[in-house]
Amino acid sequence: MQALLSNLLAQNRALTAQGMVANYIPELAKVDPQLLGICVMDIDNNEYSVGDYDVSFTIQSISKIITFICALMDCDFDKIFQTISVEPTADGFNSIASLEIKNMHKPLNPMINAGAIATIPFVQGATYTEKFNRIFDFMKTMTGNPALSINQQVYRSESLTGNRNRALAYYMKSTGIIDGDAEELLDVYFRLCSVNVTCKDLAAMGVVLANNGIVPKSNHRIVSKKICHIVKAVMSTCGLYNESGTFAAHVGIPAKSGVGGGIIAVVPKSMGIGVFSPALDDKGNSIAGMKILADLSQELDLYIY
Ligand SMILES: NC(=O)CC[C@H](N)C(=O)O
Repeated sequence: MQALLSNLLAQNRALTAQGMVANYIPELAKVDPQLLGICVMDIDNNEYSVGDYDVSFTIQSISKIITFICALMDCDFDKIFQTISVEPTADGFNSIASLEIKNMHKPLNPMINAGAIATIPFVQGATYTEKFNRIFDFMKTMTGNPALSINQQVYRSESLTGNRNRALAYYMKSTGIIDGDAEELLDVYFRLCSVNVTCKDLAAMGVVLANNGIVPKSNHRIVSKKICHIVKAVMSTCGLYNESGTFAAHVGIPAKSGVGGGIIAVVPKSMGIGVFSPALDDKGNSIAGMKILADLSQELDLYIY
């Protein structure tokens, strides 16, 4: 496995020159596009890491999985699904039009910006600070990494320039999808996107989902099987935004990307994978990351369909 991963990184390294790092968040524009890393953890506690697997990057939209899990743990499923659908989208991850034109103002799914912002209020906590702490603490539990921290530069950069996300939140306030203080809610969203993680952290989260909620290292259940099923299904259909269909066809495993360049992928009952390469395609997905996952899926016959 170690040799296979080394080969896949070498074969796909040239792809890091394609695409662009996310530059709509000024601080992300500074990230080195040549970084490339992967980590695989399986449910038998084997771990394989290659390349820049230990380099930190911001989790960005991959945090949407943790927010969704916390909401599903803390609130009736029905209540959540009355406000946020679980349908794929053909629009970009920060689309405003889809909120107005499609689906009666409901965000299409929790894996795009509008849906993630609307999911946060369902997480337990009397204040937004408490809701943030709940999600951040659970991120630490899922990764098994209590030292996770926020990248303050990226957080400030997102908070200063996140006008598209503000537009989404205020639009949803106007239609009653969210209520309360939109700025406080957005602040939770920006902070969650700015958490520093590595490929190892993503693989550790992924293997918990692969193992249907039981941490392989401790044998402790931290998420119900039912919630793991829902989350993996929504990752499969919505995890790469409006490129989820292509990814399902070519890679065939549940995954979630972020504009920091990370992708978490889950092979049910087998392994969690974290891959990182910051150069993105026009949909906001890591080009080399997707290709390495496609090759790995092909090599090991990982397709779930
Ligand atoms: N696709 C992403 O990773 C988007 C997250 C980013 N923080 C944003 O709100 O735009």
